[in-house]
Amino acid sequence: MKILGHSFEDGKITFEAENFVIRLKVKKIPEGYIISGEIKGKPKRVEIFRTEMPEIFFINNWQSWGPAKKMKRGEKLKIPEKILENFGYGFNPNPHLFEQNVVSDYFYGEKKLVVGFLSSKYAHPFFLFDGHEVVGYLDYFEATYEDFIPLEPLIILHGNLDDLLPVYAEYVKLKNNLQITKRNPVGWSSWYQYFSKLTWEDILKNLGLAKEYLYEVFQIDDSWEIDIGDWQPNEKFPPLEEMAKTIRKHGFIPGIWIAPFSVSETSLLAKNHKDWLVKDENDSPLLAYRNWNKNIYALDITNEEAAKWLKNIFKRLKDAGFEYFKIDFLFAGAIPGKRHLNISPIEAYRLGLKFIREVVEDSFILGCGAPLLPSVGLVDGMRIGPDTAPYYNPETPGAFIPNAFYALRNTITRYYMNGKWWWNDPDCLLLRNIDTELNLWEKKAYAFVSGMLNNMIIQSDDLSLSIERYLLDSALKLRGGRAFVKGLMEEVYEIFAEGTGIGNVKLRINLKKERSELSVDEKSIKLLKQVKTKGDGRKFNYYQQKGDD
Ligand SMILES: OC[C@@]12C[C@@H]1[C@H](O)[C@H](O)[C@@H](O)[C@H]2O
Repeated sequence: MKILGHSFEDGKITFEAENFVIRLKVKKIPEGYIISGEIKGKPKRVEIFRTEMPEIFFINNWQSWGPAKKMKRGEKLKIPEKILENFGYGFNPNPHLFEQNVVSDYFYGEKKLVVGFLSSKYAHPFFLFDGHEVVGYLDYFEATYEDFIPLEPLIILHGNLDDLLPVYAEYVKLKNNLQITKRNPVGWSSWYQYFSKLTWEDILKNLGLAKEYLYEVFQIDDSWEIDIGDWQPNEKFPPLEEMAKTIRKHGFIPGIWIAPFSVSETSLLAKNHKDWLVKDENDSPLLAYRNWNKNIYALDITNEEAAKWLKNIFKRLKDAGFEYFKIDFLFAGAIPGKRHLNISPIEAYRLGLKFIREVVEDSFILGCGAPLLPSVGLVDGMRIGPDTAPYYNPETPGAFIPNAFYALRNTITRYYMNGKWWWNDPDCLLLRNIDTELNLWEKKAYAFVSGMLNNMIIQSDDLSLSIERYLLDSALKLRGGRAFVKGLMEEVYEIFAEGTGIGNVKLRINLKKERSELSVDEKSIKLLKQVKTKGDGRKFNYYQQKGDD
């Protein structure tokens, strides 16, 4: 392993290139090393780390909908061409890299190693697997820094991957001083029943039926708006105030969906404010992605007027009475392109989230389609997988697309972020018995895993249909515990949850073979609570299952 081409023994490394200067400090920690420091100049993409490429490794994609999974040398992520064409930036801020190589964003793992960056405040940290080596980079894109800025620290952890990913997550929490809200919501959302056909009558019908449920939040998803960027109710919906007041009157916290950094080509916003859009090198609006059968551009939050407009949008939603915001397609705010200010796309993205937080104050913010590491400290909940769907199909290629199988797999393979970085949103529970292809095993697996991992529980069904209501109750009873997952690089996951609402539980599950059963282990699996005191006196609690080496 090399850091900037140097061996580790060097406690300090200073490296002067033509356009930038970097100063590093290598610090020994109980599990390995932390490399921190500072950088100035115009670094563009800087190699920080290099080692031999392993045969088997664990990769993580940059945003909510991307996979976190085991891969083998020679394997590529199978993404349908159409999806890649419409969502290039959705896969990676450097889509061309994604097409030819395996990329892991923020961190990667091997059986006995985890290497990861602890923050993404200026640069986009990623690891490129080129078939021979793994190379860790910090990408500052075109940004220039006159003075030294902190480097995104790199951590190198030795041990079992299953034990190290929770430790990595803990170090990220410490490095970013994360304090997450105590509110871990339970609620209802419209999307996975009504999709774009949603009407206000559907909302009224489900509000009337929802009083039988233990929801806190009732969230209107996409389809209420005139256009992406024109955030006014369309003709199918009443004014914002009436929407929020009606939900509140039924006893729920009003929630609403919005794609704040996205601007549709057909919107009045795009027509009237081209100067508020992120541009390409020809000064034309840069295509962020295609969805809703439209070209979608990105809002340039570094344009003062655009920032003021965004703040007013959220002020209007907050003043109308909404207190839960599902902010979606957030990757659009972090795409590389020409902005009014020459800061990195990561800095611009964080600026946009800070503006939203400034206006909505302590309302609950759920990030979705979001770059993960740059969002820590700025959202309360985070979607950590692709969209679920009323079907579960392990055979269809390529994550990113709606499929309950991939959504559930990410729920497990990103479980260690929960309660440390934010509350994980595994996406909605679909518990209806008609208008779905999900069988009972699939509904049960989704409900039990989401509960055991103490995730947000949001249901999306027409409540007038026949519903496996007991699965929602089970998911809620299974919450509240401390989770640990063994086998993150295997076919069978072993999920342990200690101290749930029904005691200690264990689930062995093979997501591809629907024969797993949930066992409540009366012998009360003792998850060994390891308390490690670090060199600087900090204490780390984490759990290993008895008998672990
Ligand atoms: O447009 C609403 C929609 C589909 C887009 C996005 O994929 C998000 O992850 C979903 O939960 C929905 O909100």
